[in-house]
Amino acid sequence: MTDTRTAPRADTARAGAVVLTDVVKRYGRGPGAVTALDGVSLSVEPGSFTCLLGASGCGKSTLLSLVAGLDDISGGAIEHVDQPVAMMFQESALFPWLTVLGNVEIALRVRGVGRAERRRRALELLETVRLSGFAHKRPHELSGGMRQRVALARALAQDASVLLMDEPFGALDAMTRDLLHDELERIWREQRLTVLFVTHNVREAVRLGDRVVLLSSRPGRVLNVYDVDLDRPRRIDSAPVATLAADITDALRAEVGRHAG
Ligand SMILES: Nc1ncnc2c1ncn2[C@@H]1O[C@H](COP(=O)(O)OP(=O)(O)OP(=O)(O)O)[C@@H](O)[C@H]1O
Repeated sequence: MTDTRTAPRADTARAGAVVLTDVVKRYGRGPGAVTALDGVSLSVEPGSFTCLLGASGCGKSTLLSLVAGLDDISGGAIEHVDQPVAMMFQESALFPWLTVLGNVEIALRVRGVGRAERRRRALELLETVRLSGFAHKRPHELSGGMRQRVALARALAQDASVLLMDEPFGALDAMTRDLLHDELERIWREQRLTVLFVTHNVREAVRLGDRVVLLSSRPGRVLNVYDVDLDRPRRIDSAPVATLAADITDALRAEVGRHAG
């Protein structure tokens, strides 16, 4: 296995940029090997919001874990200008024995932030995700949407310029999801984050993304990139979002059908 990732450069103007060139990922060896990604090239601009869509099993989560450096690539290159990256998943994965505040503080503690500064910064982050009044609750006392807000605050505590999100709102009801779209969009803009967001929901991708990247069925390749040139903030149920989402859904259906047949 060759890992040709380039070391991060000290280039603050480009902080948050991620460039994938001909990325290949194979799991296992021999006849049982699975090629999850095959020649994925993608240039992610600093401060942009990119949504990744594709059929189940096309390699979306694999791509995020490679960008996060959680796994090695089998070929090609991934260049980060800035590290580390922060990740957020469908499950909030909060520590149940810690309070909301404690769950955010722990991310700061890992980074070596001192006690007083930890408290100040964690409270500030809870304000950012509009959970100031819940600092001393435990995760089981929160709704699913609130738990995802805590997970977002914890991800932001890592102070990374790149936020990788793997179906973060997939388990939430439509109304809660709508609210979190608004919050995420606000935080993305205020903090000038680069976001890579995996979803199965085409409308969600169009609601949020500057670009929607459609991956082919396994092995994943970039099938098409859609620029979402619609004014923000967008409503997920607006006609322009629905129209573009319908086009992308047609392309996705055609791709899934091509492989099913
Ligand atoms: N650790 C692993 N070992 C072996 N195969 C794996 C591993 N992780 C993923 N795969 C395979 O790689 C392919 C891509 O998986 P991945 O989870 O990245 O797809 P996905 O697009 O995120 O799927 P979904 O939309 O269903 O979440 C799948 O065929 C999966 O079975």
